[in-house]
Amino acid sequence: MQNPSPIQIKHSPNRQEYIAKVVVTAVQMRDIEERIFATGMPVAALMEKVAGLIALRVQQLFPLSSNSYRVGILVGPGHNGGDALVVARELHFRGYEVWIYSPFSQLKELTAQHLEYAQSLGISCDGNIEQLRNCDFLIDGLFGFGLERQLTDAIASTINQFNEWQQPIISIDIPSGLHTDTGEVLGTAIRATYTLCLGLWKLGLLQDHALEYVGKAELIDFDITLADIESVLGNTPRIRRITRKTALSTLPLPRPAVTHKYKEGHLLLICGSRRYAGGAILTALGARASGVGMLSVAVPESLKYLLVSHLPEALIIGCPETETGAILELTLPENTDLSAFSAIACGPGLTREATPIVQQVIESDRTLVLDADGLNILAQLETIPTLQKRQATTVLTPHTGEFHRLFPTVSDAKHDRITAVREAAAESGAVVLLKGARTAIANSQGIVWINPESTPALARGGSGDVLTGLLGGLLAQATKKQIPVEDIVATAAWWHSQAGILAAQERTELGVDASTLTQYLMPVLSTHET
Ligand SMILES: NC(=O)C1=CN([C@@H]2O[C@H](COP(=O)(O)OP(=O)(O)OC[C@H]3O[C@@H](n4cnc5c(N)ncnc54)[C@H](OP(=O)(O)O)[C@@H]3O)[C@@H](O)[C@H]2O)[C@@H](O)CC1
Ligand SMILES: Nc1ncnc2c1ncn2[C@@H]1O[C@H](COP(=O)(O)OP(=O)(O)O)[C@@H](O)[C@H]1O
Ligand SMILES: [K+]
Repeated sequence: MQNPSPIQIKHSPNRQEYIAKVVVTAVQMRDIEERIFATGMPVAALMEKVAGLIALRVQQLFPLSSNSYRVGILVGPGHNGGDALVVARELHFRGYEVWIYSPFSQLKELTAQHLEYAQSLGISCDGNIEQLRNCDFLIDGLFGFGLERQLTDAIASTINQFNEWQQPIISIDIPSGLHTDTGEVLGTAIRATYTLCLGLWKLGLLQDHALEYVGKAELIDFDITLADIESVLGNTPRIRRITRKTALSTLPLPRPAVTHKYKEGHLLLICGSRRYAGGAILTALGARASGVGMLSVAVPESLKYLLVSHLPEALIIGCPETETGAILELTLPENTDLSAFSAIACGPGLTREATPIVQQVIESDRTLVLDADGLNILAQLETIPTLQKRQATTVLTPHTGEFHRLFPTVSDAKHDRITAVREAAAESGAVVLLKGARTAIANSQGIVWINPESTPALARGGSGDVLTGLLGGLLAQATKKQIPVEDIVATAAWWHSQAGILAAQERTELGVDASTLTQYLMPVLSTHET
């Protein structure tokens, strides 16, 4: 089915950009809501407005012009149920055949009033789910951001039954059963086809384990004022979605007309071993795609000509190697030390034998990315506290396994990745990028960036190496430009996943091997205005 684009109230581009970035917790949303009500907006009027927008969107997704539709409306006890009932009434008036399923005996007052009115209109209403089996699609208004307790017993088995029937389900605000902040399943949860998130993005929708329940997520902007948002979140939201616009704004474009290669950044990559030669190539290809002015790659001597054959433009530094083919010692060209480089990225394919190298780069005064074995060595060295003393920023880019080894005492990233990445950044003083389906980045001040779009096509050996090179290349180019490191890290995560998305569109999710991924980095920029 071809879906029209989401309905949008006309807003200024600045507001749209701001709203696209903001992420809230349940408590923050509740506080914002209270402020709206305290300043005079009647609760019923807001529900009417919000649910009216939901009803319009539902009509776009399932237009009567192409079909007749039978719709099942799932009504919970709170205002999420109230929203659903307003949608039920509107769809009834527009000509949809509507069936209301309302299994709770105790409803909030406004919700109870809407139910009474819907029944007075002759809309079928029942506590029996069998009526819904033949509906073309369902609207889930069971629970929204007010759900805090586990779902059990009858309501849990009912939700399981809806999931089994496999009709499309549109969830209002959040799939019922998900925790609004952690995205955890509270007993069981609706597996939505679409989630129409109301007003501001809820954090739980951006947590990895929520994704299989959320379906396609859209924001319904209902004109919450910036003053109301800022009164609760302050001037700078502490959790942000990475948007295309912010990502593109940190790229080193346009280049000044008069420049030279060293002015456009000199990146030193330290990577590879005889055992993991490919990781070095992929990291270097990722760096090449960043546009960095000068690329030096330190590898074990035996890999030198392999690297030269893949990257003729890079300066390949062959280093003495251990018996098993890991870098033994960094041998930089004469009269150069690590401070000659704009940034250093170290780790992919090193093996754990390269411990002294990691120690040496930590002691340097350069912006440093540590990934893969760089992180494993860091964990072994137990030197995370020394990162706080570095003169330049350190960026750590672990996947979940590496994260656990590095930060065994921080919160469990499986439970709540956002809290975990924040704690890790505070503990290390580094910018931490926790890889995943929704990669999350935190700095030591507790600000978090979440990459809101990606593709499982990237779940493939080597794609992280590409990210390390790309990130290193961007950091090397940014050193003189006063752009905060964390913004560059966010840009790299965004660019990397957009390349994966573009490649998967052309080649399916099976066609995005890491080498191919590097070839889709530049097309991301040419398909978007820069
Ligand atoms: N923010 C805004 O600006 C706007 C918000 N709007 C809408 O309001 C929604 C939030 O509404 P809400 O606060 O009434 O809570 P909601 O999520 O409907 O449900 C909580 C109810 O469930 C109950 N309950 C909990 N656990 C349970 C369990 N295990 N088993 C059974 N029951 C359980 C709980 O009962 P209690 O825990 O109090 O016993 C409570 O009654 C929001 O998501 C959005 O759709 C819009 O209308 C307007 C603009
Ligand atoms: N399911 C997924 N959806 C989106 N991106 C993913 C998914 N799984 C992995 N990725 C991304 O792929 C990359 C994998 O990196 P990593 O695990 O370090 O791989 P490798 O070490 O093999 O290069 C990360 O950028 C991660 O965010
Ligand atoms: K819901």
